[in-house]
Amino acid sequence: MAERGCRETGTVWAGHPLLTARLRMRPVGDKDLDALVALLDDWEVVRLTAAIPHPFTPADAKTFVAQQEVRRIEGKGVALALERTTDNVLIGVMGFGLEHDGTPELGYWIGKEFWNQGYATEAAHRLIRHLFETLGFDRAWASFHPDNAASKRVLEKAGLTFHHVDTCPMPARGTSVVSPVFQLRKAEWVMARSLRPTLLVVAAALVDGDGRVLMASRPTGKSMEGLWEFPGGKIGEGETPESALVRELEEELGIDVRESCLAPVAFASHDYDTFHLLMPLYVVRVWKGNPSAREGQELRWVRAQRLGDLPMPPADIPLVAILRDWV
Ligand SMILES: Nc1nc2c([nH]c(=O)n2[C@@H]2O[C@H](COP(=O)(O)OP(=O)(O)OP(=O)(O)O)[C@@H](O)[C@H]2O)c(=O)[nH]1
Repeated sequence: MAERGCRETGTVWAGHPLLTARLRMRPVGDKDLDALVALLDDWEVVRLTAAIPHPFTPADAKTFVAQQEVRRIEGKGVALALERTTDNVLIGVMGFGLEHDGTPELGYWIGKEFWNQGYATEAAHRLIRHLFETLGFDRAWASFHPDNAASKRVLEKAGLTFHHVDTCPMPARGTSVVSPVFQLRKAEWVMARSLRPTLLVVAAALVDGDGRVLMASRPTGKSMEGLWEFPGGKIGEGETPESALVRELEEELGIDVRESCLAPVAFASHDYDTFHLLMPLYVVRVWKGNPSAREGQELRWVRAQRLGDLPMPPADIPLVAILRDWV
């Protein structure tokens, strides 16, 4: 394998959760036992998987979690719980293993009620970035049951392409199957990522006299619905960040803000799957009018110390610590 990223040899986990627009990805643990049984004791979910027993009992869940901990500590692989940020619900598991040939083989399943919502693709994008950028691998691959069209689609959307076919054992089904093997090389991934646009967005932390910050929920039907964000929006052509923010605050909240009342305090620079977000954040303490929700969003005044309790887009999380010091 070529050079590593910032990982110690033998480490498969960097220690902090991986965040996507809607998910938190962290190693499975004992707190997942009940949810694992609830999601996995389902023939439709497991029938095309290789190693998940059916029926799936609490004892199976305990064994699985214990085995995964050993694998992670031994540097052989990791199974990550996919936890939805808005409600901390477990929706599935995705991970990788190095057992086959020392390069990461991806594996995953999603609970049936969470199918067809793009979660697996979202998680796969993030895991692949982790493998290439943080752990320094230069190839990732996956095989899937030839009847598993959904799995194929996820891999394709994550950028993997057909490489060869292989006979894959399915120990839990007592058989083996000739399966397509898809792969992605780091160089291809870097090339595809270089084509994504950088999106310029501007946002405001409105701070009231009690040191509370105004947060807005992303409306139903939009990406990341239900997460709490700073009011603001995209910078239009010919606009400065300041003029765009004054316009957005008028449109979204019906308040009148002077450009001279915008104090730049921080910026977010975050990789989403389809664009890179660059978002300056301004603190605003003076405005005219009462902020009201004009675009179907919910508004909430939140103490700076409590901002971390709200589910937020991953780009916003580093801003919370900065704001705590500022407000
Ligand atoms: N306003 C705002 N946008 C944010 C924050 N954090 C964050 O990731 N974003 C992202 O930045 C983009 C903001 O663009 P926007 O508000 O104009 O667009 P939108 O997705 O609401 O929908 P639209 O394209 O239909 O207007 C969205 O992709 C949004 O998810 C934040 O704190 N405030």
